[in-house]
Amino acid sequence: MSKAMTNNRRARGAPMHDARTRLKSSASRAGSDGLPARDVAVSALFSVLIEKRPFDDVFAKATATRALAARDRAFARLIATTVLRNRGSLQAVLKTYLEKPLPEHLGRLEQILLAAAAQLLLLQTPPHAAISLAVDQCRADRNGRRFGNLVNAVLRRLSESGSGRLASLDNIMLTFPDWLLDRWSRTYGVAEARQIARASLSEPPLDITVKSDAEEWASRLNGITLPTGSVRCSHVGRIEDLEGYADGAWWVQDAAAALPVKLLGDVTGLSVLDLCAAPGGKTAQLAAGGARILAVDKSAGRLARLQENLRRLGLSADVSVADAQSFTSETMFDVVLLDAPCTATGTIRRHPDILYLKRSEDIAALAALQAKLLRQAARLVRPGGTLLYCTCSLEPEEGEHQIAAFLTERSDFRRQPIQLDETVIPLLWRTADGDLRTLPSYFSELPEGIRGLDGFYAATLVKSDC
Ligand SMILES: C[S@@+](CC[C@H](N)C(=O)[O-])C[C@H]1O[C@@H](n2cnc3c(N)ncnc32)[C@H](O)[C@@H]1O
Repeated sequence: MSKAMTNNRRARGAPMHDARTRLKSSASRAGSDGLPARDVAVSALFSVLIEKRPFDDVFAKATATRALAARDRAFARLIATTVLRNRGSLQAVLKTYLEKPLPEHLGRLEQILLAAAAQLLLLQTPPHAAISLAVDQCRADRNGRRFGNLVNAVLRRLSESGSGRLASLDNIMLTFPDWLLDRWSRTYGVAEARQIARASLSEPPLDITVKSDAEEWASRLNGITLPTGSVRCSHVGRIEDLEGYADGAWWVQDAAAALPVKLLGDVTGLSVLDLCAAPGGKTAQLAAGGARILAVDKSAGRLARLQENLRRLGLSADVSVADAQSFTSETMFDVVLLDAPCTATGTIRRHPDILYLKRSEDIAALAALQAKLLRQAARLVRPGGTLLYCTCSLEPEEGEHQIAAFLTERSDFRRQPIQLDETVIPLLWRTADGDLRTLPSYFSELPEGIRGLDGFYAATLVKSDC
């Protein structure tokens, strides 16, 4: 652990789990005031698990239609993400209390049971609140109405003896899709694959990138400074309420996501084309570093968010809504950053819905798109300029293999191995070729609750001068 980490933790002394504990207990009340949060959690779960829609989208829609207090919104999110991270074992425990399987196509009934089981067995919600509200939800549901008594009986028994049954189960094996565990076992070895999966199922801390003075912000936000320069806190609640947010002193960005831009070193005065830029974490890093940026994304909505973010931060970039596959420009750029669309299997900690939404077939389709985007990006790098490629996928087809194939095809590019000091990017985080490869199982030496980082791959390629 770095000196900075130790100092901040010792200086502040406060347990980093306090906020989460307060959230759990505050949202544990019975009575109808606890119902809207549970309803939002259940409908978000239904949308992800049954309709296969992305969690962030459905959760934003579900909360926009109800006037939920910030605390209730946070509790709804906690219930839903806890289910997504433990669905296999929660299902298995529930099954042991059901004499026969529930009939299929019962609308939200299974999600109501899963959400209640998560509250009872993992979130320490008092049984009377979790059970009575689940029964209310069931009775209010057209398909679930006739199962109210069954739900009541199952949840009562589960609250008495479910913890032991849950503890005896292998949540990784039950919750992770086989295809993904098998892939990771082949790529990283069986033991590392399990560590990655374990880390991917735990709730991540809040990582932020500060414009300046990381130590000072770590101290103010009761966090730590990581050796990579990011500040890490275990905050739960509205990010917008944290000191420095409104003033634009920092932005939310996983510690691993902040690394690719750091590989570029000093970017002062450089012209940078940021393809696939939204929501703009890396654009903000480049702008804060003094680069002149053109940020391109095919999603107008996401680009509007990027602009909002930059405005808050007092940073600027030109923007263009365009498909990067066909984007052209009259001028070439000192740096082209391609943060390509990918399966995002390195970010399951932050997006547990990936477990249910991604399929193995997606990898080949995305790898083909990435290859096209890389070719287009390469055209826009000036002679002697730099192409920075990255993805938040753990799959080599979207990282190492992609760059190996590109370099075989393009003799006018050469790899620039990581130049940063080992104290910032340890040797373990580098491939044999000198590219960046982080795994969610890294930073395991940190205290529980603030371990891990997203899985990222990044390579820096330099175009020849002539
Ligand atoms: C991994 S995210 C980028 C994250 C961003 N670089 C950051 O640091 O905040 C991928 C982005 O690529 C965009 N995208 C996907 N396909 C694209 C394409 N063909 N052309 C341009 N943008 C694309 C998506 O809209 C999404 O915003």
